[in-house]
Amino acid sequence: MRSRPFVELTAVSKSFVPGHPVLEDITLAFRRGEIHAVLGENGAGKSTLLNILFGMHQPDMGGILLDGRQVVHRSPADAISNRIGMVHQHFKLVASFTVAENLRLAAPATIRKTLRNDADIARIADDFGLPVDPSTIVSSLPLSLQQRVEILKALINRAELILFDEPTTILNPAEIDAFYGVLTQIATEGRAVVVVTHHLEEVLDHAQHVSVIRRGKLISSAPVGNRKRSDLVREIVGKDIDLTAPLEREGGAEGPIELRLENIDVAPTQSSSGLRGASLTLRSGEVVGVAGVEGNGQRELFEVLAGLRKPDSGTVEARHAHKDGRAFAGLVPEDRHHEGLVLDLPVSINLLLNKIGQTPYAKRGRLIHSRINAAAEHMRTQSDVRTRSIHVTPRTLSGGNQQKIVLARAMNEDAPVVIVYQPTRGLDVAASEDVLKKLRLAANAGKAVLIISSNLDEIIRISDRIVVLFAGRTVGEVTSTTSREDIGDLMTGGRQTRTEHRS
Ligand SMILES: Nc1ncnc2c1ncn2[C@@H]1O[C@H](COP(=O)(O)OP(=O)(O)OP(=O)(O)O)[C@@H](O)[C@H]1O
Repeated sequence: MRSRPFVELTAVSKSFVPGHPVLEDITLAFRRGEIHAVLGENGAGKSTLLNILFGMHQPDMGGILLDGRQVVHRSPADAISNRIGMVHQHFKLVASFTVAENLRLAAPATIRKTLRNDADIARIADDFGLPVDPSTIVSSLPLSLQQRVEILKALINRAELILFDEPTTILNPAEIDAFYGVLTQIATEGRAVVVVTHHLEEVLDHAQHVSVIRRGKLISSAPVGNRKRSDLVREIVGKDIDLTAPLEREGGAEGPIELRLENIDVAPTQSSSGLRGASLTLRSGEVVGVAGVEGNGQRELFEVLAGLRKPDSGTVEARHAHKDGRAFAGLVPEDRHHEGLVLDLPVSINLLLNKIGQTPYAKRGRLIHSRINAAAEHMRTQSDVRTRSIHVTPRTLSGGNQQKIVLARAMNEDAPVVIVYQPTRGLDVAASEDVLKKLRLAANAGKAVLIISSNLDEIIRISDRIVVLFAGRTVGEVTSTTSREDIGDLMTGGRQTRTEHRS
C-alpha cells in the first residue's frame, strides 16, 4: 500500500494578473519514498506550483496540508521550518563565499551551531554521500558541484520534501545519472522528492509518480508504471507529436564556406579546457553540430565564432563580416539571463534589440513604436512566445518563453549564419521540436547553421555533419549516420576519427 501523503496541495489557484489564472484548482499529493515528476509545457505553471509550496508565492485559493494538517507558508522560512527545501533553477548561492559559509548562512540558528567547523561540514557531507570541500569558493565549483551544495543545504536543514526546478538542464549525461542516483537515495531514505523537468526519459527511468499540468490545469497524476514517452507527450501538449520523425534535409548541394576556423587556441580556465588547435568549416545550406560534454571548449568556441573573443592563435575567416571582422550571424548564447535578454525592458524591445536603432524602427534617433510593436507582435505569434502582451518584461515570463524570444531574434537576423548554443535548453518537447525544425528549414533555405549542444540526440537529428569537441580539440568529424556509441566514444576521448575537411 502507498504511504500517506507527506505534503498535499488542495484546490490551489493562483493568478498574478486578474483574469489570467496561472494555476487552477490543483490538488496533488507528494509521498515519502517517491520521486514525483511534474511535467508541462513552457509557462504551464510548474515553477509557480513549486514556489507556492516553498512559500515564495501565496495561493489565491486552496492551501497546503503537511501530514494532513493545514499549514500556511508566508515565506521560504516557513517552508524550511516545515521541512521543505528547494533547489532553484538559478542557484541561490553567494558565489564569492565558500561552501561552508553558504551552508552556515542558509541554516537556521539551531542547526548553524553544528556547522561551526569546516571539518564537521565535510563529515556531514560525506555522511549524506555528497562529498564536497567546505573551504572552496562557490564560484570556482562546476555547476554540478554547486548543485550538490544546494542539495546539502536542504538536507542539512532537515528537509523531508525537496523540490527541484529543472535540475538536469545544467548537467551532462554522466552527471544526470549520478544526480538521479542521489535523488533515489534521498527518496529511499524516506524523503519526498519533486522534480520539474522537460526530459521525459528521466521521468520514465527514475520517477515513481508523474503529474502533468497544461495551461494551469491538472491533466493527470498517476504512478509512472509502464507509461510510454508518447503517452506523456500527448498529455503535456494535448495532441500527438512524432519526436522521432527525421527532419527533412533538402538538396545536398554544397554551398560556399561561410565560416572557417583553423587551429584555434584559447587558454584553459578552471571550468573549461579552452581550445587547442580547434578547426571547423561551416557552409551555407548545412547544419553542423558540435557535440561534446560541457567544459570541453564549447563556450570558448561560441565566443570565438560570435566574435566575442579573440583567440590566442589561429585564424577565423568569415565570408560575410562586419568591419571589425565579426561574422554576420544570428546568435543564441547559452546564458539567456545575462547574455540573451535585457530582463527589464519590454518583450517587444528584446525581440528587436539587434535592429532597434535602424530603419524602419527608428528615424532621426527616435524609436517608431508603432512599427516596433507590429513587428514584435508578428514575431511573438510566429514563435509562440506565450505572454499576455509584448509590453511585459521577460523577467515575468517562464524560462522557456524567455528562450523563445532569444531564438526568435536570432532567426530574424538578416545574416547568412546562425550560431546557437544549447538552443533547446529549458524548452518543452513541442517547443524543442519546433526550434529544430526552424533551424533545419533555415539551412534548407540557404543559411549556414551551427549548433553547439550537449544534447547528442538533437545534434544527431538535425546535423549534416557533426564535429566532436574533446579537451579543446576537434577530435572527429562524423555524419548523422554514425552510431551514438561511436560519437559517445569520441566525446569521452576514445577513438579518433577525422574525415577530410572539405574546402
Ligand atoms: N512574478 C510573476 N509575475 C507575473 N507573471 C508571472 C510571474 N511568475 C510567473 N508568471 C507567469 O505565470 C505563468 C507560469 O509560469 P511558470 O514559471 O510557473 O511556468 P513553467 O511551467 O515553470 O514554465 P517553464 O517550463 O517555461 O519554466 C507564465 O505565464 C508566467 O509568465
